[in-house]
Amino acid sequence: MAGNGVFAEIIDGDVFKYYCEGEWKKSASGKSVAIINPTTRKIQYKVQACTQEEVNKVMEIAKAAQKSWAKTPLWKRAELLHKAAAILKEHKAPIAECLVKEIAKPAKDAVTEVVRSGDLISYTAEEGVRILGEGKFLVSDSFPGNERTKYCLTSKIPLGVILAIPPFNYPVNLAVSKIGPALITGNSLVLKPPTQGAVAALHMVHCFHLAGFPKGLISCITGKGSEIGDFLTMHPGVNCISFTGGDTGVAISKKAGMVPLQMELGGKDACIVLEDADLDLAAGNIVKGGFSYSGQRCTAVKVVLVMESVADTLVEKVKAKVAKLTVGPPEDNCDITPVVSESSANFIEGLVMDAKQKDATFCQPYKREGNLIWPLLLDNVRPDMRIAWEEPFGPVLPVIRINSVEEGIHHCNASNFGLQGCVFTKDINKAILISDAMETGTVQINSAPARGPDHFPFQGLKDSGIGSQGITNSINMMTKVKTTVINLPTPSYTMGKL
Ligand SMILES: NC(=O)C1=CN([C@@H]2O[C@H](COP(=O)(O)OP(=O)(O)OC[C@H]3O[C@@H](n4cnc5c(N)ncnc54)[C@H](OP(=O)(O)O)[C@@H]3O)[C@@H](O)[C@H]2O)C=CC1
Ligand SMILES: O=C(O)[C@H](O)COP(=O)(O)O
Repeated sequence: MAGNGVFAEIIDGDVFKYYCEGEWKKSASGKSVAIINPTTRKIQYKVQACTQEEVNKVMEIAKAAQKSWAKTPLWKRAELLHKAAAILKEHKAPIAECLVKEIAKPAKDAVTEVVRSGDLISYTAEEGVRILGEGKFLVSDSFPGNERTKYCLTSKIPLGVILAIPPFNYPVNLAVSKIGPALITGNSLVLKPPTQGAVAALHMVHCFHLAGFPKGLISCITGKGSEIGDFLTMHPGVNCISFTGGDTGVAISKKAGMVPLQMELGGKDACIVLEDADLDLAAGNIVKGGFSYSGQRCTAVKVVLVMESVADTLVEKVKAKVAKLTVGPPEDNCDITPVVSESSANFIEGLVMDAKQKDATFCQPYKREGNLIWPLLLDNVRPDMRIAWEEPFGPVLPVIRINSVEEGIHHCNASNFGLQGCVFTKDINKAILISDAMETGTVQINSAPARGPDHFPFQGLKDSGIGSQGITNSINMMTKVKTTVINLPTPSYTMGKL
């Protein structure tokens, strides 16, 4: 159970504590933030509403802790990360339970998220040792006008304090995808978890605590993003921001100071289906891609663009698979579970009503109970409907019928988003041409969009983000190149074998 056993010290009464200076603390605010269970719509947990003074303190401590952490041998940093990964996996059950209660993630997927997170941390430790164990050596005589009098040594150095802000849909995995790279590279880390998902994140942080990381190196500040977010992101103590979420990221990018930003934001991932596609394969991927975790994935298939000649067949196949999706509570491992909040359900409903008014074809009747929305496929969607462009982040999938590949690419590229996309065809040459034409960070050929495996580069174009994630890219992003140049009084050339 949450807050029990080894996790008993992270809770005080019915309010979970925040983490600072290697200790679990109550906020001086005396206030808490309630976390509503999306299924019961009742208060499930409470977390501390941290104050600005507490943010200041955490930043000050993080700065000091980073200095000695950067002097800790790389192999020791890696060893601690491996330890944290093992502890996290050992305690997957209580952490997964929090994910079920806080964000209505189906029980099995919740366990998968924790295990995947442990694997991500271990891989990061190994990758970090390799990447940071190497530097470059340059000599000056390759540039015109220079003799071989300068030896340049380059290495990767930490940035300082990394601020990590993950979203509700992967509060553990998208937190460790920032924490792991930050720590292996010698940075300290301040985490602001999403409010829905904060308790799972606090349990995860306790696993790092149990692993024995130095005091102050990792901190976790809780509170509503709308209240403490600006203070955190604009704090002068922050040296890098790694954010995953929605439009909030665009606002942060405008406000943040001169620090490196890693932004993974929303998407409207298109699935283009050509006449020669394996329609069973496409239908399976459309349902998995569009409806897993009730469509609350940035990489969910969010619009299907299918050639008119195969549209009827494809829609029938997708409909048949949608009919088999189970709908209900996350505890029962249902495919479709309540969406994260009432406001999210209302937003999704708004998109559905707009499509209804404009005569989209409803392949199933629209049904909603509380935050639970039954899976809905909307056929014959046209570009004048909101659902053609907006991200529902829910179990509603629009189908737009197209008459040419160009029409599909045009729709995809007219979006303000550019996260991922996918194309189904048996013609690899066509697939490559389409992939090159799509303005997205990734294109999947004959499979649904996905972030994983976690070491693959993951990035969005346009409003979908800045920079690139994935283990290797995050490690590189959280470092800066440092060079030392040795100047010789006279040119020196190696002769090889004399
Ligand atoms: N490209 C990608 O990798 C991913 C993108 N997303 C996108 O995220 C969205 C859904 O996630 P959601 O959690 O609702 O996204 P939000 O942008 O609402 O929130 C993300 C995080 O930002 C925090 N936050 C809110 N306001 C501020 C602020 N002013 N300053 C700093 N932090 C703030 C939130 O805290 P709090 O919860 O307390 O408000 C949360 O931790 C979708 O658009 C989805 O596409 C989601 C996952 C992955
Ligand atoms: O937030 C998201 O949706 C994730 O970054 C996507 O991850 P996944 O493709 O592995 O589900």
